[in-house]
Amino acid sequence: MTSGIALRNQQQAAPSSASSCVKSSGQHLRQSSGGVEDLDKDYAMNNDGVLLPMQSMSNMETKERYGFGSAIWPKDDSDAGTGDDGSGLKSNQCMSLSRKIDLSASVLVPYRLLIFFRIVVLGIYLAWRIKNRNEDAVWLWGMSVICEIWFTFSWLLEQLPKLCPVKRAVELAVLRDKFEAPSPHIPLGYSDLPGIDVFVASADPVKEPPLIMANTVLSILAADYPVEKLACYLSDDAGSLLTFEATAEIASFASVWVPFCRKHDIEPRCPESYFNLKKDPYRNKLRPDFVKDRRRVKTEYDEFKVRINALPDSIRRRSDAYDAIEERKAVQRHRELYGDGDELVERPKIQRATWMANGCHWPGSWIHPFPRHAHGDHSAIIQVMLKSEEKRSSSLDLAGIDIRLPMLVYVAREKRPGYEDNKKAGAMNAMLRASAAISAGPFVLNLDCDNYVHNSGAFREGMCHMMDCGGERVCFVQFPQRFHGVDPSDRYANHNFFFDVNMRALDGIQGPVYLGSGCLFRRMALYGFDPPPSQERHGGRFSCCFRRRAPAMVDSDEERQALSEEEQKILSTYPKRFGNSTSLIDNIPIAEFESRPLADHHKVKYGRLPGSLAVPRRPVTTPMVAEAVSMISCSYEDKTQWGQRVGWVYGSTTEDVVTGYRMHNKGWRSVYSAPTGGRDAFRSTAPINLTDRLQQIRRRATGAVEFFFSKNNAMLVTPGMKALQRLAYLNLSVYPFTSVFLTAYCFLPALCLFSGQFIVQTLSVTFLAYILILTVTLCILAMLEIKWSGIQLVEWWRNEQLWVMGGTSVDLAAVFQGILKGVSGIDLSANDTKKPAAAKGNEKEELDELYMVKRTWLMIPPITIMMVNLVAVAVGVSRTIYSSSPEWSKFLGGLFLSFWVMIHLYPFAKGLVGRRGKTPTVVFVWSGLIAITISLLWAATKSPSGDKEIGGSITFP
Ligand SMILES: O=c1ccn([C@@H]2O[C@H](COP(=O)(O)OP(=O)(O)O[C@H]3O[C@H](CO)[C@@H](O)[C@H](O)[C@H]3O)[C@@H](O)[C@H]2O)c(=O)[nH]1
Ligand SMILES: [Mn+2]
Repeated sequence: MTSGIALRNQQQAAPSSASSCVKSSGQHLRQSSGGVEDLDKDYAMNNDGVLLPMQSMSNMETKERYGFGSAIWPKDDSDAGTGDDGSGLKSNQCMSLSRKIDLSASVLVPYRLLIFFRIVVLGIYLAWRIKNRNEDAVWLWGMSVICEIWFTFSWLLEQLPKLCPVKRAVELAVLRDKFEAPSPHIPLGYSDLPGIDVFVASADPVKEPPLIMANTVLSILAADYPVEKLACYLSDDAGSLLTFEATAEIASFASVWVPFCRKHDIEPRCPESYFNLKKDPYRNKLRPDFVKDRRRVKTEYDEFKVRINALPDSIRRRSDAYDAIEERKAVQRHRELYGDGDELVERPKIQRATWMANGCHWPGSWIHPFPRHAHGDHSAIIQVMLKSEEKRSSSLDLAGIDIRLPMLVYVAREKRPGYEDNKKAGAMNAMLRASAAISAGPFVLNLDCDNYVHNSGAFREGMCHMMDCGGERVCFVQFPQRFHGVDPSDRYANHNFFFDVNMRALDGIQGPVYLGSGCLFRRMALYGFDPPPSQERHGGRFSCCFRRRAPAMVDSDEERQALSEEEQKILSTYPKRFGNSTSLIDNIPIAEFESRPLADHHKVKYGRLPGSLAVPRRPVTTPMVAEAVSMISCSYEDKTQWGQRVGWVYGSTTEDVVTGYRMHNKGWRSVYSAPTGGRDAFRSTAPINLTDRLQQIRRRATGAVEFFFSKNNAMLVTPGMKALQRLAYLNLSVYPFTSVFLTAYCFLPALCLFSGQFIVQTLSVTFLAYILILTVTLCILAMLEIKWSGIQLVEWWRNEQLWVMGGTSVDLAAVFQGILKGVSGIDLSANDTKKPAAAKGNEKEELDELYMVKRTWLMIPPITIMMVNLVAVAVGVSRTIYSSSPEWSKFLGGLFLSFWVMIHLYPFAKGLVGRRGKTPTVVFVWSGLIAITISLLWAATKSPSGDKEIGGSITFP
């Protein structure tokens, strides 16, 4: 296996035009150890003194080891053996690792009552509206009633799942005590916590600058979790040498950064955010050498940044130099064959390749694309950059500090034309398989490349929920997505509303939905297994998997034969589901066992014995990596259920919601982990300008519409899912349709003002009373929501505004796009969200971007709405002034509705104009003036002929 892959690598390293000479030089170089410098000497002997650039660039490059893997195989690999031990129970521990915090009844009871009250009022109101037609303007009446019915329906979908919100707290001390305190089962220095594999997805080093990714990975490596239980996988979908070398740089800087964080309790452990903290870094730092260490680490970090940022350049220069050598060699061969000198008719052409520092061809994609070395067409690469518990020396004084580093693995899955790569979901599944062969953590945490660990204790927090009593039925723990670099007024509602209100509410039913990042999974749930049967229910479809004895006992063949027939049958279906990797399949029962909570309480039905995981990690060997490489090939998933019933689900713009939905549908529950007052677990860069934010909303909305039209429609669920959860998922898939009605409704006030009519015939007391009650109840509900969730009023308001802004633009687009895809299969998929180019910290540039507007046709509907409303107001004003019998009530009604539309869309106008352009006020004044002129002209042509008589009495309140 090993040699097979190494061989393949060498073959691929040789482009056909220069294959023979590359092969020989490649082999030659691989024997010499020192890389660039050796090569330099080498060729100084052959061609006299030609290779000048090499010396100058070598000091910019990493001199670190690359680790080992399919890009470079090292020679040495030995080590053996894990022990197995430990059984018995800790006697007195049955303490909870997490608890629910009761929300105060003085908020919840009125909240629920008010919801029911409003439902009743809405019912009566709609009945009244339908009964009392506006005979003067039936079309206005009809339009508004249809919209109002839909709004009621969507409000119900949104509101009902919020009936039982929940808050949680975790007991980190209890976790430490249960899993790490030395005891007869847990030897000193060992931890009984299960392993976590962290997956970081990155797609493109241009859109997602390596420095951002580097910060994310560093924050993971420095997280507070047992080193031997933590592994970080970085998926590079571009297969680019840039990301690869950046990973090597990360591995080397980690030897300084991680021990520094441990020594001085640094928080956050993402270097860029740490060094940009506004508060005094020296507060609460007790160790006398902190100042010195900090200064030193800061210098090293700055150098690290320079190295990372110089990588594109140094790779290019290095590749050019190597290409020059190749060319020279080719010329020389040419000379040898065809004689010397001037009559050299045709200089042999050399394909420009991309070279690693040690003089090998990069097996991934090349700067100058070449067949089998291009974006979307390259081989699989796995490189273990840091072996588990690797120790590297550093310049700090680290006496008494744990300097071991967690495992770090670079993964680039194979990509070939003709194979669908399934974007992020595909990358995640590749990592899920590769990790099964290497570190095989029973838990998996996934992060986008820009989501860094902001609270080093977050992994432990997640584990508290997983290891708690009842935790065996938790499929994932979703952490909130918080942002850094949000503009101070949070204009585009990046903050908190969805997370702190909707997700907390779902947590009280069956659990929050999965949102793509910052989520700790149970590997078994990702593999598509059912949850272990709860107390009441009996025997899930794969429940035998959970009754299986501890994995150590099934190891021998006799034991395997002793498995029941039913179990044998299920085992035989595994290759069809998971593919032909034996290590993945063999790992399933182990992963299941390792993810169990401790059996230290009679309520824990599927527990494991304390101490059974307090063993060293099995060492990573070459065959393990080789198997992992074979598992990330394009064809591995053929005729398996990956992307269907196993792993992240394919075929959706928002793979995340669907993936979580499948799990909830099987009866798993999930947990939302955002302890109040605690640090945010993860943070990321927010799309800070209007256009990017809207694109993000559009992507979600498109996914939602697809979700609605797919076979995963929430109306088709199985009994595994609870009723309110079902409603919540239905809401998540139908909410974009609201945009159609919302847009219509936004034009209503203008239509009213133009026509001099209103949605009701008369502004009767009854109508006003209904409106008043409905508005007031909505406001009180919002207040109560703010109360129980802890968000701020302004966040609620921004969210309302964004609802209208998104609803009239991107959601609308998404509905059409989704329907188009559903009906005709044409896919106009939105692109990936752009990351702020100013890698964290550059405030000025960030602000520039905040006001940057990319004009797209999506902007047209809201602009039209605003313009039409402005003109309509002016028309309404002049009509009322010029009229002999002005209809004030209808005018005021229209004016009020118009005002409602305008204040919701105001940030949109502001975002369009930008602070650096003219101020929005100026624009508003101008548009106002234009509107008034138009309407005066209109009125001048209209008024002499007299007013139309309009029937019906108007009662003015
Ligand atoms: O072919 C691809 C495309 C994307 N990604 C990664 O996927 C992540 C998310 O992509 P991004 O373009 O940043 O999308 P966002 O709109 O920011 O993502 C939101 O929406 C996605 C789709 O629902 C979720 O998966 C994300 O977690 C969520 O943050 C990033 O780390 C990418 O590097 C890949 O690895 N391979
Ligand atoms: Mn993102």
